[in-house]
Amino acid sequence: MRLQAEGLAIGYPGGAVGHDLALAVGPGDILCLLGPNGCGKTTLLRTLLGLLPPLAGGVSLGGERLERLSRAEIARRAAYVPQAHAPPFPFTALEIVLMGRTARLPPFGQPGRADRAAALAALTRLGIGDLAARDYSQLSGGQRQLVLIARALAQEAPLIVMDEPTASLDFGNQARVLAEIAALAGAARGDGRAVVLTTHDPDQAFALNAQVVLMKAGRIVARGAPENALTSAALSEVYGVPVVVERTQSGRAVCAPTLARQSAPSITSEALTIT
Ligand SMILES: Nc1ncnc2c1ncn2[C@@H]1O[C@H](COP(=O)(O)OP(=O)(O)OP(=O)(O)O)[C@@H](O)[C@H]1O
Repeated sequence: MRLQAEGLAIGYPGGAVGHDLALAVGPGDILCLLGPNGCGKTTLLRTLLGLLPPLAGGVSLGGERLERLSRAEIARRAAYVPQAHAPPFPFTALEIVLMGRTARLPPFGQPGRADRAAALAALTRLGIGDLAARDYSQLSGGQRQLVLIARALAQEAPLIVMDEPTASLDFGNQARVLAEIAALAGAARGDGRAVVLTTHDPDQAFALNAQVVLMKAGRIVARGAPENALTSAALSEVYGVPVVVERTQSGRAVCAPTLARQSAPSITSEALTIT
């Protein structure tokens, strides 16, 4: 499923958040969106999914303009993993995952045995099958995040859009979810799903060998392979702190801010002397 956006301006009735945005992903591609807090990543994802209307330009999904597609048709083509939140009603984790099957049912259809099996399989695949009967609103932030990822897996859509999918996950679950993303894209076979994700960790773009779109203040400032887009200069400029990009012995790239020591105390000892 190909997702394409051109000349996109994004934002809210109160004002624009981003301009001149263009991107494209297809089967087997992983696109990693990076940029500082508030630069417009979530707003862009929501616009790409038709949850927010573009202020200019357009988005096409599978060759058709988004505004021509019904919500159900968009849901058959694209699954969304939003940042984890607690809903007002006490659904079980399994019920939340079953919601991912809704777009696949006929109008007014109820999920059947196959849908429950698919939902349970998605929970099990993420190592949280034991949470199926638990109240979603009482789960931890990381557990909720995994349930939302399971919902997207159960949806079986060819495009998966994930907003900070690893943000509240522990070290092991971060690695597990990244491996899942790589498997979904099936990069080696080239016949996988298309994945778009946001992250605050540039190392993940290297680990996934993803295409990168680096944003600052609503504009794209670098794009391409991580080696080209995520240079020390680009990361330092965008995040406003000195960043070094180094290779470990195994060849893995690691991006780290340099924690410069404060050069001089701002209050001298004389100033503190009581006279
Ligand atoms: N519903 C809204 N109405 C008006 N402005 C909004 C709304 N949601 C977000 N914004 C503003 O749009 C800008 C971009 O926000 P957005 O959530 O897209 O950033 P982000 O890059 O995803 O940030 P973060 O990394 O902190 O999640 C911010 O200035 C934010 O205050």
